[in-house]
Amino acid sequence: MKFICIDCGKESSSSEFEYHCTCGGLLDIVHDFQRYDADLLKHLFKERLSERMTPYASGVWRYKELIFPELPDNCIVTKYEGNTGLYTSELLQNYTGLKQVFVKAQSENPSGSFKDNGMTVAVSHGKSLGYKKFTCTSTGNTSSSLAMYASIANADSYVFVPDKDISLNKVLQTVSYGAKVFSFVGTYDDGIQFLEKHSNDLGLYVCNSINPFRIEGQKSIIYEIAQYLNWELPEWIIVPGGALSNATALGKGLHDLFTLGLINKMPRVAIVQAEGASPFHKMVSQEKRELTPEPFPYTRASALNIGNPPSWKKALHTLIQTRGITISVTDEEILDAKAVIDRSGIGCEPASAATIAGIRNLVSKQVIDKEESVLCILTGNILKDTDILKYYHLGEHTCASFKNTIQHSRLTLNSIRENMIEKK
Ligand SMILES: Cc1ncc(COP(=O)(O)O)c(C=O)c1O
Ligand SMILES: N[C@@H](CCOP(=O)(O)O)C(=O)O
Repeated sequence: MKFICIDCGKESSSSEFEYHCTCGGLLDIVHDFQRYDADLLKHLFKERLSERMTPYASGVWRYKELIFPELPDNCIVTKYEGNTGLYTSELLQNYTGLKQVFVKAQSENPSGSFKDNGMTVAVSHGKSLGYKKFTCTSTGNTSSSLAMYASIANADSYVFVPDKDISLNKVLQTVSYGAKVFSFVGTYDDGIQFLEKHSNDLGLYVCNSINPFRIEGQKSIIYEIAQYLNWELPEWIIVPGGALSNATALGKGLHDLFTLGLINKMPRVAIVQAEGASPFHKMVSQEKRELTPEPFPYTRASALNIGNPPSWKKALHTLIQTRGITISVTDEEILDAKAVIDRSGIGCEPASAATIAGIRNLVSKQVIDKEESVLCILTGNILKDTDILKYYHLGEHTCASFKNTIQHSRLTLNSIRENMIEKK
């Protein structure tokens, strides 16, 4: 394994923990895949599907050879993450106008979000270097995931969360797993700058997605999808975009699968941002090659409340190699799409629903053809943000096509039953 700076191209193979080059650019991990044969890999990954209670039972570590081959197995900190469901839904087909739409529910991960795929690798790497203190700044999912893995590793976690516009459930989940949580004035973007400056002095191992080991782990999401679909991917893969780690890992994973000969066609990727926090979409749609940060991002999909996504250059690479596109959607579109996903029985938090909202929009503009096959990655669990559920189902939200209301009454159970019989 070696590290390559995405800005100046400098290579290193340092065993110390680095995520920045001396020039300031982010690092990318590059493996030597020359020694692998596609059929042997397919066989190995299939065999491991029957593993139980070994690290290879994890939907991430099943692909260890493509993620972190050098790591000794006794350093792996796992909760058998991944292995999440892949679904289809008639309701979502009708809502998007597509003939075939798949949903990969990373919301079923142990801490309830796709972050677990990357966090198991970052914390395992930190452990292998002897770190006992881990950190991140977070809108709540990264921190929940970190706190969970740090506790499993018998280590401490120190987490910095913005003091507003984030979901209380996620912060409570983080605290419950045992993290020390610091609430600060500012956004995720301010938190990242703080950690870039001070984590070394504080002896903290940074678990945000500027850490390239997070990206390596998150590649497993597309490996797992490809394996499940017998190494033939749909024509489009759709992800929500915040810090852009998911889009980065998706592009990298697709590149791995293609260069190894595990797939023979690259799908196209669409990255969907929330309108109030869409600096990447603005840059791409204006055909610029430099991102202008948004100092005051705001969206009700709080996981996407990011104005200066650290991985934007890596995500741009994903777009280039997949003939990818970007789009932004309003909070109303996100919440309505979320209601349909919830009603379909799958469920997700708002940020994830940006995907279905984006697909509906792209199909109506005929960018995606109704006949094309599309898969979206649902990133977080329905219970991650119950404030939004209250707002949507009990509040004054008006544009809901799938609004469910709770029937409030002062009736006894028996009279409710009689009413139901009358209406039958
Ligand atoms: C549930 C959820 N969805 C989507 C995102 C956005 O992913 P990314 O930051 O990798 O773009 C995040 C956080 O980043 C998240 O927590
Ligand atoms: N929504 C994220 C923010 C991005 O975090 P990172 O892990 O990609 O740095 C969160 O859950 O904190």
